Order: sequence, then structure tokens, then C-alpha cells
Amino acid sequence: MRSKRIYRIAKTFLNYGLDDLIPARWLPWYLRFGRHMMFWWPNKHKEKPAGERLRLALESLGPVWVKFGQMLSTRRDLLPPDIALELAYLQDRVAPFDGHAAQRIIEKSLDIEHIGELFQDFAVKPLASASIAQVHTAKLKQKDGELKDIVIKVIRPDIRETINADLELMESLAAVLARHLPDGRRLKPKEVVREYRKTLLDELDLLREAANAIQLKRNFEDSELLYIPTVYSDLSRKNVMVMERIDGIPVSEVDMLKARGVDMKKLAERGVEVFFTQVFRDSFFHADMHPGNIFVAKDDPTYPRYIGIDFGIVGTLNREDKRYLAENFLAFFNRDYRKVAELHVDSGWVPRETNIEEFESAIRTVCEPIFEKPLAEISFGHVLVNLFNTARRFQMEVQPQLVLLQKTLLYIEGLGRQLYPELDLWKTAKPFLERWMNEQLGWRAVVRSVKENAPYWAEKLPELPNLLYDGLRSQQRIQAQLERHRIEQLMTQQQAATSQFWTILTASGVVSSVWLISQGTAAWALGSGILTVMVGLKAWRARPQIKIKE
Ligand SMILES: Nc1ncnc2c1ncn2[C@@H]1O[C@H](COP(=O)(O)OP(=O)(O)OP(=O)(O)O)[C@@H](O)[C@H]1O
Repeated sequence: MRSKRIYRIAKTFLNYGLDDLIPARWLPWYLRFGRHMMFWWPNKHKEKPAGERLRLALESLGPVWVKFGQMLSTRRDLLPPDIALELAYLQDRVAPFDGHAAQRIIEKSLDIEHIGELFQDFAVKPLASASIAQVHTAKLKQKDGELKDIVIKVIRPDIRETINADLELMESLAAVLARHLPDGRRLKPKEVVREYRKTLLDELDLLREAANAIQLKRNFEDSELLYIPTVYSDLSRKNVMVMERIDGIPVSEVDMLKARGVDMKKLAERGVEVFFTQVFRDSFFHADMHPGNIFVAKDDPTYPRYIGIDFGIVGTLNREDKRYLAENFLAFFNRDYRKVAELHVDSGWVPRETNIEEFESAIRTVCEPIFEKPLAEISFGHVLVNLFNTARRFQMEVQPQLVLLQKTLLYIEGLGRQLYPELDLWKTAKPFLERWMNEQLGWRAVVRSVKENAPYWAEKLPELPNLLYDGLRSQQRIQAQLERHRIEQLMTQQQAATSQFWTILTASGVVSSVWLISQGTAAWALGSGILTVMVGLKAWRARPQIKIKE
């Protein structure tokens, strides 16, 4: 199976002339030799540009490669722009799998004999089918006897094995590229594939998707901006998810939206608002916002409300990430590139020894042309793309969650402009950035800090009398110890003085005894000697004792 797959991949790569993408001089002799030996697999699409050949090859290799290409299309720091653009057109055209097989998966996962036990009108023909899962409609029998319109998302059978096998091959290929490409260190193919593996495997777990949906729904409870369908978590498993069926207009159906009298300006602005609310208020954002996952509710066209589905990919941000975004955007829109450079160095995002002037100049070079457009037309997504590309050149490791955010931002802005071309992004986004900055720096920051620490103090308060008592007791103990220490010191000093006195007396005794001997007065000398020994013994006993305290 593995060798057949390797054969198929190698054949596809060569038939689409993808080996042309790597200059021959970069390859070791044995790979060049190997290519010549495979002369019966020529490039059959010579007339097509490289980007298109890559796109077609990935499409023919199947969903794992298509999704990989889609992910790469957002990494403009890694790929030339024409190839990145072409990859953005990747479509996964996969035939649906048998609806009866889906039914059996549902019955097995939910541990029921027949689908009719829980659902009515299960549609064997899928409503939609994608590379990883397909969606069937049905009605859920509720406890009160009511029927609720729902959809059941089912992961494709055997997709896990295909994904694992293809990922393994992709990893081997990445390892070869990392070893042989001169640009291997910068392009980091192994890391790119590892990141992809994580995203893809996350998408295979519908329990994770259900949890994301519940969290988003809670964040937008009672919101006029966004509706998230209810997920029935008790009927959801790793490969099956039951969700309220929504009835909205796909956001890509611009003509239909206009025909229904939807306020397009408001709709576009609300899209940006939803995104910034998720980022700066909740730190939790839907990161797969392609138009197929966004609908507009049919109820009130003057106050259009979004409906979101497909919560397989979400991004989370910590306070540092948000500070990075807010401060950089504000500095950037004030065209203060020095500040942008300093922010990166001060926060340790780029190494301390980075030359600020050089970094500032690099940021200016890539960002200044953006200001040739009116402020209203500037894309935050492109600002981030340029900023990250420059920062990477200065050794900044851009965090995956920030790359995910940049990608989502590009989607949102593209969508906003498609809905309402005159959309003033800056006007819509600025209040969010300013509010967030004020919350971090102004009096609100103090209030927030008190609020955040309140539970800690509330927990410690009942212990306060004990802590005070213990504190006072230990202070008393310390004072008593200090006093003892002082007395001991005094005593030691006194001992030293006494010992000094007896030592001098002994020395004088020795000197006098020697003098008496020299005078021939033996009896006096003997008396003096005995006296000197007695005094000497006294001096020995009076010597200060050195004690080491624990
Ligand atoms: N709650 C729902 N109500 C109505 N239709 C839905 C619902 N959820 C999904 N669908 C339909 O099923 C399609 C596929 O759903 P979803 O995007 O969740 O699957 P997916 O496998 O992640 O697809 P993709 O990979 O294309 O994003 C949607 O485009 C939509 O048409």
C-alpha cells in the first residue's frame, strides 16, 4: 500500500513537472540522475505555469494534499506570490460516500439498533460532502415529542488511515527537502508539515469541534451579531456530531442578499466587528471563516445577523499576543516604524542585539507602500503578512496562533470588501484596538487587576487573623532571639577581656621566673614558676568559646 502510494505520488509530481520548481543545481547528483532515469514520466503539462501545475497535481493527489496546498496558500512568506495565489484556488472535489454507510456509523457510534430510535426522516443522500466529513439532514425526536431539524456530520470511514499514511510520506518528503534545499532552514518544511498534521488531526475529532461550538455559542449568547447553532453534545462522538439545522443565506450569495434588501454596509461592518470581538474580547476566534461556513439569517435584513458553522479550527490568544497585535497596529497606523521595531526588541520577540535602525528601515520599506492607499482601504491582514515576513528575517519565530489570525483576517477583509467595497476597515477596527489598549493601561487596568485578584484575597481573608497572630508571634520570637544573641555577644566580649588579662599575667610570670633563675634565686624562681602555671591554667579556662549556631 505504502509503495503503491509512493509510486503514485512520484508519478504525479513528475507528470506535472514539479521537479522544475527546484533548480537542478540545488539537487545532489543521485536525485538528478534518478530524474533522468524516470524518462517515461515526462512533464505532460509543459504549457501551464508552475503554480497551476502544482495546484492540479495536489488536486489529483486527494484531500490531504489539497488541504495542505490550501494551508500553504496563506504562507506568503514561504512561497512566491504567483504560486500562493494559484493555491488559493484549490478545490476539494470529492465524491460523497454511501449514505447507508453513514447511517451505520451513526448507529454504531450512538450505540443504537436503528437510526429511527433517535431520529426521523434521516436523508440517505448527503446535504453536503467535503474531504473529511459529510453532512446528512434528519429530525431529532425530542423528549416532549417535538421534532427538531438537525444535521448530522459524519467523518469519512477510513479517512484516518489515508491521512496518517499521506502525512507520513509528506514528512519524509519534508525531511529530504530540509536536507537538500539551500533554503531549507528558512522554509522549515518539517515544521510546516508538523503544524499541518496537528490542524488536520484536530479536524478529525468532532468532540473537539463540538466543544469549540459550545464555547463560541456561550461567548455570543444573546448577541445581535452572530448566531451559533446548538450542538447536541450528548449525541456527539469523535466521528459523529449532531447539530441544530440552520436556515440562512450563504454569505457568498451577494445578489440574493441584495435582493432581500440586506443592508450590505452594516453586514460588512458587522463581520469585522464579530472578528475583532472574538479576538480582543474573547481571545477565541473561529479560524476557518471561508464563505462556505458563513450564512446570513433571514429574519431582519436591516440588522443582518451572521450564522457560523464548522468549528473544527479555532484560534486562541493570550494577553501577550493581543498586546502584540494592538500595539503594533496602533504604531503602524501612526506610521511610527521606530516604535514597531522597538516593541519587537523590548518584548524579546526579536533578539536583543538586533540593530534597531536596520529593523526599522526594513519595516518601513515593506509597509510604507501600503499607505499609498487611503487609510480606509488598508488591509490589516496584509499589514500582518508584511510585518511577519520582515520580523522572520530578523529571527522572530512567529507563533502559529498569530499566523492563523493573520489568515483569518485576510478572509474576513476579503469577505467584507466583497459585500461592501467601500468598507472602511480602519474605522471599524480602531475602536476595538483603542478600547483594548485603554483597558490594559488606564484605570480600567487597575480595576481589572483588583477584580482578577479578588478571588485570591477572598480565599485568604478568613485566614487573616491567624496570619496576623502568627506574624506577631514570629516577630516576638525573632526579637527574643536577637536579645539572646546580643547578650551572648556581650558575654563573649567579657570572656575575651578576662582571658586577655590572665594571658598577660601568665606571660609576665614566665618572664619573672626566667629572670629569677638567671639571678640564681632557685626557691623564688620555683615559687614564681608554680604561680605562673596556676595562672596559665586559669587563662586556658577563660579562653573564649566559639560556637556555630544553627
Ligand atoms: N448546522 C447546519 N445547518 C445546515 N447546513 C449545515 C450545517 N452544518 C453544515 N451544513 C452544510 O454542510 C456543509 C459542510 O459542513 P462543514 O463545513 O461543517 O463540513 P466540513 O467537512 O468541515 O467542510 P469543509 O471542509 O468544506 O469546511 C456546509 O457548507 C453546509 O452547507
